[in-house]
Amino acid sequence: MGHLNADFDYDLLVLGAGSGGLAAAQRAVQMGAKVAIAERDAVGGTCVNRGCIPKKLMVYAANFVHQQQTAAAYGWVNPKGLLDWPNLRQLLQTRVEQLQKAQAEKLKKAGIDLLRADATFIDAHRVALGEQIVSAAKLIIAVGSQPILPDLPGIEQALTSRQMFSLEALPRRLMIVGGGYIGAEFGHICHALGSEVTLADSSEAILPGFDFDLRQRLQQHLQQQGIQILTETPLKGIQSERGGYRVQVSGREPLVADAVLCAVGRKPALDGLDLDAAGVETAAGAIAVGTHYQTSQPHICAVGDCIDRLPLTPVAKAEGRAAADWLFDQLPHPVDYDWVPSAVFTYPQAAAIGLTESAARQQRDDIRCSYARFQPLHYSPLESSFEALIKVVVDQTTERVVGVHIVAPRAAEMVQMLAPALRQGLTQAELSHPIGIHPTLGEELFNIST
Ligand SMILES: Cc1cc2nc3c(=O)[nH]c(=O)nc-3n(C[C@H](O)[C@H](O)[C@H](O)COP(=O)(O)OP(=O)(O)OC[C@H]3O[C@@H](n4cnc5c(N)ncnc54)[C@H](O)[C@@H]3O)c2cc1C
Ligand SMILES: NC(=O)c1ccc[n+]([C@@H]2O[C@H](COP(=O)([O-])OP(=O)(O)OC[C@H]3O[C@@H](n4cnc5c(N)ncnc54)[C@H](O)[C@@H]3O)[C@@H](O)[C@H]2O)c1
Repeated sequence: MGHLNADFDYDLLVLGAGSGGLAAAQRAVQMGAKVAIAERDAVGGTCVNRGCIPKKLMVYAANFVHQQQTAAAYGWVNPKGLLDWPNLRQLLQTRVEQLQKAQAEKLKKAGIDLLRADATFIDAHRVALGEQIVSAAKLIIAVGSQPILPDLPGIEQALTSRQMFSLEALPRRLMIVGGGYIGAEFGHICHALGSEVTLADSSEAILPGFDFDLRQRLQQHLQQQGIQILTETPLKGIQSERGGYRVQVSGREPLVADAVLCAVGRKPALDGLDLDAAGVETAAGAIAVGTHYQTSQPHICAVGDCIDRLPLTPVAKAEGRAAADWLFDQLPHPVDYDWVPSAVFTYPQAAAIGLTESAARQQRDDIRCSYARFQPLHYSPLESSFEALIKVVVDQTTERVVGVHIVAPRAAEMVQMLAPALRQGLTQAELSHPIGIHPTLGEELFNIST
């Protein structure tokens, strides 16, 4: 492997072997750099070990329950089975270990040194990794984020998403504080698998930041399924009592639960890094970066959750590659944040791309919204109604579609396939041109009229 700068141990030292760090290291190696990556925990970071992957496996497990419920309407007799929780937990662990191994092998094959230790800056080119001191010409900080635990009495008794993958047993009564991505997804998972779930959010509806129609539609679905949702209900404190907890929230009687999950957001994991020693500046608790992810030290970049722009795995990967391109080739590849699709893996899913109606109205006066509200064929045999929602936000001056918001099964797949066309300036008329596949959910996108 080439070595560009002999004054240092490495051309590039990456801090954190998560989504952003791994992508950055691989890209730098492709450009001939000698690269090491420091990791204090498991290779793969949050996504592989305690985020997207084990969470999605749990979502798959939970979704069987909804299929069983529908199966009865299709004539299946006794479709209901029992979940073996330890079996599911074992599946998560096995799959995660396989992925960790695969990632470590990939690093080895690429000639990237994996240094297993907690990293602390000594100065702008040197990092202490336990007993070892490693120097590098350039660095990329990709240390990710950690859950926010508000400063409230008894908060230390709350679980965070990290523990949700290895619970001894599913709690009978689960209280979730925070109805963002994590609260909504674990609410769906645990309710489907058998817990009584109460979800309290300080906002006026779950999923702040998403379009209001999407938020309301998904909230109604979750409530219909039996999840109790309390809005405008911030947490005040947690008290333990007789093997369970009394959860104090604003304006209501305390709630009783066997476990409390705190999911009120995440913050950059910067403790112990000693950024001051490297002269790397922060702003509002995150590492401050410029267009090319360069920090206040031009040879040090930062990417992913620790810069707190858009904390999603594909974004961290794209930022990691862009930072490596910039550091080694001065290639400007900043991420286009305007068209990043995102999804909440509940049942049904909620997914969105582009502007919400309210964000679009803040930018422009003439905004039009078109809607499709429909019962997917799959649910037609059910007695209870099931309404999916597609909302398209259009700039009337240009007729361009500026946002799409969907609550439906497989909404995530539908939304992300729109990204290339939306980036090219798709108009609403063009969206209704294609002939769809019948009968599918996706064809509804092409049937929306103005
Ligand atoms: C429960 C949950 C579910 C999620 N689901 C999704 C999803 O479905 N889709 C999606 O796109 N995103 C999802 N996310 C978000 C996604 O996981 C993150 O945005 C992504 O992992 C960020 O990547 P990163 O490289 O910035 O950080 P991370 O993946 O967190 O990696 C940072 C790494 O740095 C290491 N580290 C930290 N400090 C140090 C140090 N001082 N020395 C050495 N190593 C250090 C950490 O151990 C970690 O391995 C989810 C997150 C959570 C918590
Ligand atoms: N499917 C996915 O892509 C996915 C899944 C999980 C996590 N993530 C990423 O992880 C990040 C963190 O997720 P998260 O769910 O922790 O944060 P979030 O920002 O999505 O949601 C936090 C929620 O907590 C509420 N809240 C804040 N303080 C509160 C209080 N004191 N009492 C009650 N409610 C309170 C907020 O109103 C909000 O609804 C997300 O922003 C997302 O980028 C993505």
